[in-house]
Amino acid sequence: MAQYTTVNGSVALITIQNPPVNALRAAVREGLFNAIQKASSDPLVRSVVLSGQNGTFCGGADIKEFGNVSSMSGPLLVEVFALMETSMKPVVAAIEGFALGGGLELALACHYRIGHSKARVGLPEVNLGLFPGRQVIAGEALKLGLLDRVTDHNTVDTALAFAKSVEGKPLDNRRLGNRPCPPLENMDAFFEEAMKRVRSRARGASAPVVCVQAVRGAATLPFHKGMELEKVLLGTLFNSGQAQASQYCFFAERAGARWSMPSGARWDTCRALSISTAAVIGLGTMGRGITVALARAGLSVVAVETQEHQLAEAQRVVSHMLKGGGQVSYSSDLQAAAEVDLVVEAVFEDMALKEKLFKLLSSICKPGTLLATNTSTLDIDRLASCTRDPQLVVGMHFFAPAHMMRLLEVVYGPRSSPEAVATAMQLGKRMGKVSVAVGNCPGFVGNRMLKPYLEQAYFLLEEGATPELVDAALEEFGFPMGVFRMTDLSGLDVGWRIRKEEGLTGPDVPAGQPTRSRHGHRYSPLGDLMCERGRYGQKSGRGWYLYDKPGGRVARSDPWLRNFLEEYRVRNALVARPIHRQEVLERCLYAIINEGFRILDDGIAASPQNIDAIYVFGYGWPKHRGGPMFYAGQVGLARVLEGLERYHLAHPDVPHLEPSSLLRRLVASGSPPIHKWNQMVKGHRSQL
Ligand SMILES: CC(C)(COP(=O)(O)OP(=O)(O)OC[C@H]1O[C@@H](n2cnc3c(N)ncnc32)[C@H](O)[C@@H]1OP(=O)(O)O)[C@@H](O)C(=O)NCCC(=O)NCCSC(=O)/C=C/CCCCCCCCCCCCC(=O)O
Repeated sequence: MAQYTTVNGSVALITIQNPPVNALRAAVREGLFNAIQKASSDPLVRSVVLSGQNGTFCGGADIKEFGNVSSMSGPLLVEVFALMETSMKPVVAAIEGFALGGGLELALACHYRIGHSKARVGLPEVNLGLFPGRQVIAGEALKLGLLDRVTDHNTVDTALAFAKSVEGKPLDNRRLGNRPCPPLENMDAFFEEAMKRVRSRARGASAPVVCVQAVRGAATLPFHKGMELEKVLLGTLFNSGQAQASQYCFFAERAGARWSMPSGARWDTCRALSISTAAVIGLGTMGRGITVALARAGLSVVAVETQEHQLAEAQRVVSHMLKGGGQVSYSSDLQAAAEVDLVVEAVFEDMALKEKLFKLLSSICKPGTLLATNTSTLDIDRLASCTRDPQLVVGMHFFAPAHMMRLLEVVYGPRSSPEAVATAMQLGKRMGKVSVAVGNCPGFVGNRMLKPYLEQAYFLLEEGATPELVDAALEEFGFPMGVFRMTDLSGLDVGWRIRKEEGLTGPDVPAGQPTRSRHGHRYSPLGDLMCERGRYGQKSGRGWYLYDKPGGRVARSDPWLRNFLEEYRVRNALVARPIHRQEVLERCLYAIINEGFRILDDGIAASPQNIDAIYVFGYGWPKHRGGPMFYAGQVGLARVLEGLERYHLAHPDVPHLEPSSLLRRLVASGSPPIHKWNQMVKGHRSQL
């Protein structure tokens, strides 16, 4: 756990050994404590170097231990830090790879810090619902005073030589606790301003706000008082559900990599195909972003667009985004895809068009090319059936902007081969995405759950709410944007096209169909009516809100919309009633959660963690709320069930509010913790 050797006669070299990231679990803390004591008491030792095994200094406290703080054993981290800081022999940290969180604190407890030029240091615990903040690379850390020296050579050797050179030198001014915090003019005003900014960006997350309080304490109080305050604040955060939610997200983000398919194929038994060249077909917003993402991942990409003016514009935009990096060529001819290893289709969301394209690609591309579609809702299997090799067809559902959004839904159809899935998953990793493998059904996981969410938002408008009221409730909950601001941004016409494709609106709706009902279920035509009036959202300068111009970003309330809603209600004999924030939250969020349970039961998602990763990394669900399924557990499954039952009773024509059978079974079996939910899922995964 902490290897101890003596080097150059007088230097004790302590190496942390806890792969993969040298996290500071109990045995490591104990090992470090004992090693420092040993170095202190050995008369031959005059200095100490602290390093980490395998080119990695330390990834911080062991997050797995946070789940059960009461049973934590071994010395506390602060006890290890104090022992190092008060050592009478100089302790030098040799930082390679990263020193993060408690790992950086460990380095700060040393008297000197030498970092490799590529090392990253930082305190990212805010992402785990604890304070403090961002990571910096060695050069910046040197400027900030976090490191004393940066090297391009062997860091441990440099630190060993350095330790030798400082043996016997006074240490008092090297101890962090002795170093004064430089006073700031207008300290109070500075912290008040900082707090204001952090609060407005935190969207309900406590950690960033508490972090400012702790830094204020550190800057204004004597060292030991600052430490006491930090301990109290840390305790508050630890006991808040937010820290648990954020830590859960840390592991959910990584859980997708261990994917499995209903056939039993798994991440650790399937080999990915080798991919070095790709074609992206269709260079609208999505296609351009996908081209950038693939090129940045090191693939040689040919970007294909049959419309010449669109191709020229895409070339300009993509080159600008790549800033000269990346290997991209452009073509208006589909034949350019003949020799590539992978094709990602990103044309319009139109089944007939995609089917035609897949047929063509299947005849053009060399045998063995993986054909991926970026469809957000359409049937992967139908596309696969147009091709020569249906086993080589998968969905790669990117999220806009595709080069920035972390999420990638990898969709397998009943005929997709495990190798095809492994290849798409590995590509996701190369692009730095959080990739989640999911089954094939309309909307897959993310958009299937979005449907009942949007539906509830529209119904709430019919019943008396305004877009402002609904959005305020959701933004207060922590979403970066409420549902109406979000649809204005993504474009109301996207959903309109899908509803037309589904025969819910447009010429395919049979004559005499009631306005607010489809197949015997409640339906809101509000989104269709908006589109029929050219209100597509930001792109047309008006949607649920008003913008100063087409493409404008600043949303203003629109008096036209208020009149439109009033007239709509009168026309449909609806009486507006006051709607409370709580009802908005419960109906919108419980509808998402309920669909999540159905998706689990259908085997479309392999675990609640996968669903939560999709919502946090693709749909803006606040990380400090842990994702919809985790949130359901925090609210209490019985309470979610009771809420759904109540709303379904009030709206019996809304099937999405009818509690899912899995939720009922879980409540009936005593609401087990989230990691046990899979045991209650139906035996096998169904496929469309
Ligand atoms: C950059 C990384 C380190 C590495 O990235 P990469 O190489 O891509 O690898 P990954 O896939 O991410 O990770 C590999 C596997 O390692 C696991 N992992 C990573 N980091 C940790 C960790 N810190 N602990 C445990 N496990 C870790 C990861 O899950 C992967 O395994 P698997 O695939 O999931 O199986 C990158 O991993 C990274 O960024 N890691 C996180 C870095 C980080 O955030 N560090 C900070 C940790 S928090 C910390 O250090 C806090 C310190 C101070 C507080 C200490 C508090 C102690 C408890 C006191 C309790 C007081 C409560 C009082 C209550 C009361 O009073 O009532």
